[in-house]
Formats: sequence, structure tokens, C-alpha cells
Amino acid sequence: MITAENLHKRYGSKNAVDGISFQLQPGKVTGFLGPNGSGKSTTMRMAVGLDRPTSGSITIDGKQFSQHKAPMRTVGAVLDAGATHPGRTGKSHLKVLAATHGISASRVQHVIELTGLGEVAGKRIKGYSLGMNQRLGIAAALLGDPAVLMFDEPVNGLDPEGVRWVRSLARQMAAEGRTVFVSSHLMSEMSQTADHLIVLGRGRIIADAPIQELLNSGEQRVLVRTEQTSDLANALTARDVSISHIDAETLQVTGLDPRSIGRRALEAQVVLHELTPQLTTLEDEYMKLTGDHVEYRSGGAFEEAAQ
Ligand SMILES: Nc1ncnc2c1ncn2[C@@H]1O[C@H](COP(=O)(O)OP(=O)(O)OP(=O)(O)O)[C@@H](O)[C@H]1O
Repeated sequence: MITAENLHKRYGSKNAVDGISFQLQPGKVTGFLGPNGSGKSTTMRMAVGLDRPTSGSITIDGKQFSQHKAPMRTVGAVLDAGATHPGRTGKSHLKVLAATHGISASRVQHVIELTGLGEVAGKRIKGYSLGMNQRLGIAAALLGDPAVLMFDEPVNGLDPEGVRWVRSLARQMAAEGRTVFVSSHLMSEMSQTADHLIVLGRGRIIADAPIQELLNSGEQRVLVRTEQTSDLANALTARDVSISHIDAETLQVTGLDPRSIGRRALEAQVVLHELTPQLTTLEDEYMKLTGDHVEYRSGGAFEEAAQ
């Protein structure tokens, strides 16, 4: 279990992480989502002692990472997959890690198989592709069979097969009861992997909720088609209901569910041709949530923080 309490990190005058608190649950994939520069990597680095909080704390099972007797058995982290010795083979890299952390050599072969590195494990790391390096990083993270896994942008630069593999590995690890924490700046990625989302914007938490809840939090819009648009609009008009005319036969209604719209149409003797709830996508929600929190926007303009 990872717990952050009022965690802050300042770099000079910059609040990279600005007082965040959260608790991650075992058995779930928690997505850590936010635009570039929102503080995800800094938070993860503090969790494994690579950076010190300016104030507040981030602990794993109640202790700071450095206080754990066997850190590799506690947390498996892939924060920088490139941090290896290029002249070694993948297998010898894993063997050294195992030997220096009191992990049995049999785990090395096991994680090589688990990560699909079998064919390249005997080759030097300097010849590895990005995908192989990513798999090697994950193999190292799994070596100590830890209950907590932390992956920073694990699918960056991977091909579609690699992306699918990382997703299913994360899900499998959570199904085994582990706490799985995965960062990404892409909602589309997280929506296929995570059960729960923590959304960060400019170092602050802007959402901490199950994916389903985020999906349901948007206002439901319903598309209605009829030849009697004005009769229907009259029948539906009420406080908190907004109706917009899309074209001569189509209305978009917010504030009423499809069932109520159907019932009112029947009472007003309006014939409906279509009644379609418009699903809010996670992407829509994410854009809404982070719209004011983006540091770098497309178009090349740099916008200074305006908080
Ligand atoms: N060592 C550092 N020194 C100074 N500023 C830093 C340092 N590390 C991070 N920052 C700044 O802190 C902020 C948060 O960065 P961080 O890398 O944690 O964000 P992120 O959400 O992981 O983004 P990305 O997806 O781009 O890596 C950014 O504005 C970044 O420029």
C-alpha cells in the first residue's frame, strides 16, 4: 500500500508537487494521470527515495522506502528503463541485481520468461530495442516478487504488441493482489488499464476516483429525433433542463434521462424516431478536468501558471 500525506516537492520557486494526499489500494491498477510536467514522475521518485519530499511524506506499507529491509521485495519500480550497464547481457544484469539483493537465482529465469525476454536475455543490452529495454526494466522490477509495482509511463515508445503486453501484465499483477501504480499522460491508455484514477494537474490532485465514477460524473446528454421538435421542446421544458436544436429534426437534451424524455413525449403525443444517450467519454472528462492545468499547450505557446 502506498500512502502520500500532504506531499510537497519544490524545485527552486517551482512547486512540482503541491500538497497531495492519496492512498492506493492493493488488487487494483491505479492510473496516475496528468499532463506533462504535472508532477507524476517526481511523486514516484519520492516514493522510492530517489528524491526527498520538501515536506509531507510518501510511505509504502507505513514505512519510507529506505526503511524497508528488502526494498526490491517491497516495491518493483520502473522509473527509468535505460538505467542499465550496456555492456552486460540482460540475464547477467538481472543476476547481479538478484545476487546483490539476496534474491534466489531461480527468480531470474522466471522473470525472463514472464517478460518474454527469453530470446534476447543472452545478448548485450546495448543492442536492445526500446521495447526490450522496457521489458528488462519490468523484469528487474518483478525480480523480488514485490507486493507493490510502480511503472512510470511504461508504454512510451512501445509498439502495439508491447503496449498490449504491458496492459495485461499490469492487470494480471493487480489480479494477484498487488498494488499497481501506473503513470501516463494519455487518458486513452489509462481507460484500458486502470480501475481507479488519480488525476494530477500542476502538482495538485484534481480527481481521485474509480474510473466508472468519473464516467458517470459528466452530465448526461440525450439525442432525440422527431418531426415535432417544437412540441417536444415544449413538453420537456423545465428548470435544469437544457434543450438545443441540432437540426430540423434533432434535439440535444441535458438534464433528463432517456426514460423521462420518452414518457413526456408519449404524454404530449410526440412520435420519436430516435432516443440515444450520448456517453461521456473519459477523454471528455479528462479534458474538462485538466483544461486549466496544462502547462504546455499545442501551438507552441508557453503559458505561465496562473494559479
Ligand atoms: N530535478 C528537477 N529540477 C527542477 N525542476 C524539476 C526537476 N524535476 C522535475 N522538475 C519540474 O517539476 C515539474 C513536475 O515534473 P515531473 O517530471 O514530475 O512531471 P510529470 O507529470 O512526470 O511530467 P512528464 O510526463 O513530462 O515526465 C515540472 O515542471 C518539471 O519541469
